[in-house]
Amino acid sequence: MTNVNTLIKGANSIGIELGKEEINRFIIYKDLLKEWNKKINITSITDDEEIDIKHFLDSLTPLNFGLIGNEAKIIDIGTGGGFPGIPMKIAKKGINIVLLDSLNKRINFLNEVIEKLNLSGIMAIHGRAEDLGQDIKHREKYDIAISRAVASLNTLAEYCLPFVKVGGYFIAMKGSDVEDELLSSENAIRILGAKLKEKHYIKLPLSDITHSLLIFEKISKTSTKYPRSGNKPKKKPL
Ligand SMILES: C[S@@+](CC[C@H](N)C(=O)[O-])C[C@H]1O[C@@H](n2cnc3c(N)ncnc32)[C@H](O)[C@@H]1O
Repeated sequence: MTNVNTLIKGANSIGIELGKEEINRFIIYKDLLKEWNKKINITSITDDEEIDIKHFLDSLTPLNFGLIGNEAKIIDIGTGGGFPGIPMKIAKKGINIVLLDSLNKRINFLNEVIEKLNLSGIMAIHGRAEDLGQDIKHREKYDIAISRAVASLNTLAEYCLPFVKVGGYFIAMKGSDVEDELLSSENAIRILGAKLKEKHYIKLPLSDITHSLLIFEKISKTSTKYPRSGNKPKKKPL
């Protein structure tokens, strides 16, 4: 029998109640994650409780700040094994979410998860943020662009902010030590048309790990010069 106490208790402690359907989906997701992880590299975290805390509960923390409406349109940049996008979608069914990753094997995994969990209003796309951010179908079309563990903040801002509508948010899920990164990304955030709205430090439920959530509001359109192509956001951050 799968032990779901950590997940249920942890979610409760961040104000999220998971019902039977949601719990079942998390169980299937975890099984698929462990099975596929034997064939392709998805995550170094394989212990059940660690998956619950460091992947599932961590991914749910952005739901706790009243920023994500019931039908919000969200893009998860560099989603990897689906974090934070899939747990967010499981817990908040009405949101529409695009999962973007540049590694096709991970997209194949995500498509199987979407099918086996019988989720709708979610799509996995194979591509690079620098390319999709210039695509008219995606550019400035999202209420929220979110990302965890993908790049330093100045690079990440150039990956994410072109997707966000004016009035929407870019949410960066970061570690506890963010002050230097924040300072060195002030220029990028301003050039790309945003400003820091909120900074939250979050102690992950049932652990002593602290993470941060940086929330940037898009206040003006991003110049079509950005995102730059050819790996420039990473090699030469703004
Ligand atoms: C360390 S993993 C993090 C995955 C997931 N967000 C998590 O927190 O577990 C970084 C992911 O970002 C993807 N990635 C890196 N650069 C990217 C880019 N420019 N566009 C799209 N995906 C990218 C990689 O393929 C990888 O799956």
